Order: sequence, then structure tokens, then C-alpha cells
Amino acid sequence: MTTPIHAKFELDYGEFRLNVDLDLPGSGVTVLFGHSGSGKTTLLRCIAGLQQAPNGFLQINGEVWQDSERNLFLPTHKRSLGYVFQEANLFPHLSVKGNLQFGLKRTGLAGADLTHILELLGIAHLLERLPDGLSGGERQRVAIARALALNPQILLMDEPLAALDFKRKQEILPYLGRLHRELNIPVLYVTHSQQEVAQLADHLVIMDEGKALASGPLSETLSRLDVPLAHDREAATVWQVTVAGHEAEYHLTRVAFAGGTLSLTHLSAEIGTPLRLQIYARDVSITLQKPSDTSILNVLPAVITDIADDDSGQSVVGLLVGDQPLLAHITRKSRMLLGLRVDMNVYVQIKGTSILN
Ligand SMILES: Nc1ncnc2c1ncn2[C@@H]1O[C@H](COP(=O)(O)OP(=O)(O)OP(=O)(O)O)[C@@H](O)[C@H]1O
Repeated sequence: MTTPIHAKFELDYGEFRLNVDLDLPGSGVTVLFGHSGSGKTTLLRCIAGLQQAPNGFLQINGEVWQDSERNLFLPTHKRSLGYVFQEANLFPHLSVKGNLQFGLKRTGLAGADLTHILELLGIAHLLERLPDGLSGGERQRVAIARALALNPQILLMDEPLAALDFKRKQEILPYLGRLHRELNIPVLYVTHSQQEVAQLADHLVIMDEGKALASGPLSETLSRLDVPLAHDREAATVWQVTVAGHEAEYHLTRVAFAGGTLSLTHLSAEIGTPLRLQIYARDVSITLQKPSDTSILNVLPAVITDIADDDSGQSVVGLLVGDQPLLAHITRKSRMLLGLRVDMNVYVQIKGTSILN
């Protein structure tokens, strides 16, 4: 069976070598995450055909865009893709409308439903403006709309928020989240921001020195102990939950996940609303017995799936709560005193959570 996206590239720059073989989902957001120089942009450029890996194979939704063995290489302009760069690169002499229509006129393609795209990105009121009269966030939203106007089969985004300040990033992130939920095309999104990973990724690829260290669904990949992220001070897991009810008298909201419920500070969201919940590994502690005298509301049964000791005296514990992977950072001393080991049934106390959308 072929996967919706199969990307296999070998490319040698001398100092740097890209060597990946990835099967990726055909919908949702795949984030390519890694340090500067790990090869994220090079991989994206190979997918776009802006860079030709001498040895490569690329298939998108059943269509082969590159097959070096058959000497097949589709040039970029023949690939049905949208590419969004760090800088919006709008034509300064054309209005927003002119910028959006430019690609369509050039290619003669039918294009997408612009009204829907304008609404999704909240830019309908900007159509007559010139790029100079837009904020950085608005410019980037127009650049995304321009990429989508061509009705591409895949959207490639290379650090689209990196040039924006914190406030503008916060302004644009909800649009991206909505866009990705409502459009039925795969998005490959390059970033080195853990926050963007948590907020946007459905699938995560971790790049390191030209290789994919890991590739898989977000929460599974975030909680893999063989990947450096799980050991980071900011290590966290992300759960998809839905609002299950409110306890008005305590100012609390209950959310359900695959395996139980959690209490959060009150949220004004309707029952059934899907949410992304981030749980930092440092906010999770472990007990052997169910504590009866704790102020922490969220105490859940869990099973230990993996343990790794770091040099710093920290132990990283991988757990499953129902079907949900969870990470806990505890001291090695606590790990030893409790006698924690893989397959043990324990309780986790979750001291804090944050909602991402
Ligand atoms: N055309 C090229 N010729 C030679 N080396 C290159 C070329 N393009 C990129 N490289 C090198 O390949 C490596 C990977 O670069 P790439 O831009 O893919 O990394 P990245 O993960 O996207 O980094 P960043 O987050 O800083 O954008 C770097 O060491 C870079 O210097």
C-alpha cells in the first residue's frame, strides 16, 4: 500500500548530507522540526523541486513528481503546490487583490474558492490595499492566501512566522490552526519553535543532521525517550480533548480524553468543543498509591512505558494514561526511592495544563 506522501532523498553538499525516507499523511499539518542547519529547508526545497536531489523519489497522492531511477523530475512550475516563505514577498506595486490574482493569470488554472480563503484568513477587507499598507502579520496572511489561490495539492510553509514579533505570531496562529483544520490538503510546515509544534502539528518529523530522527503522530513522537525533545526543559505532551462539562460553582471545566477526564480552570467553550491541551513534563509527578489527601485535582492511573536517566540527575518517565502518552520529569533520586520500572501501574498527578487553541 502506498502512503499519500512518500519522500526519499539523498543529497550531498560536502559538509552536509540529506538522507531521508519518509511516509507522511495526506492531510493535516506535518511539522518538520529541528535545529538550524538540520536540513528542514533543504528537504522542503527537494519536495518543491527547487533543489534536485540526484537520488530521490517523491510521490504525492499517487502522482510521482520525482523518480531518479526513471530519470523523472517534474519542474517546480508543473508541481501542484503552494510555497510560503519567511518573508511574504508580495509584489509591492500590486494591490492585495492583484497579488492574489497574479498566479492564477500566469498559470491559467481555475484556482480555488477565493471567497472562502479570504474569509479563512480574515483578509477580505484588505483587497484594495498595497502591501506597504499592511502589517507583517497581514502581509503573511496574504502570502498564504496567494499560495492557496492556486488550489494546490500540498502547501509547503518554511518558517512562515519567523520574521514576525511575538504579538503578530499570536495574531496569525489561530488563522493557521483554522486553515489547516478546514482545508483538506496536507501542509508541510518548517519551524524550530516548540510552541508552533505544539499548536499546529498533527504529525511531527524531527530532523537532525540531514536525517529524520523520528516521524509519527504528534503526541507519540513528543513522548519518545530516544528523541532529544523529551529531555528538554520545555518537554511537554499535547492531548486532543473535548469539553465535557462545567462546574460553575468551582469555576472549573471538565474535558474528556481517550482514557478519562481532567479538570481545568473554567473555559467559556461549549460542550463538545475540541481543544489542544499541553502538559509540561515538569508539571507531572508520580505516586505509587492513589493519593487521598492532595490538593491536585487531576490524579489519573497510568502505566510506565519507558524510563531514561539523564546526566543531570533527572529521570524522564514515559507513561500511558488510557491511550494518551504522557511525560514526567522527576529526580533520579525519586525514581529510585519509588522503585519505578517499565510496565508498573502508578498514578500521575498533573499540576498544571495549558490550552493551546
Ligand atoms: N546550496 C547549498 N550548497 C551547499 N550547502 C548548502 C546549500 N544549501 C544548504 N546547505 C547547507 O545544508 C545544511 C542544511 O541547511 P538547511 O537550510 O536545510 O537547514 P535548516 O534546518 O532549514 O536550517 P534553518 O533552521 O537555519 O533554516 C546547512 O549546513 C547549509 O549550510
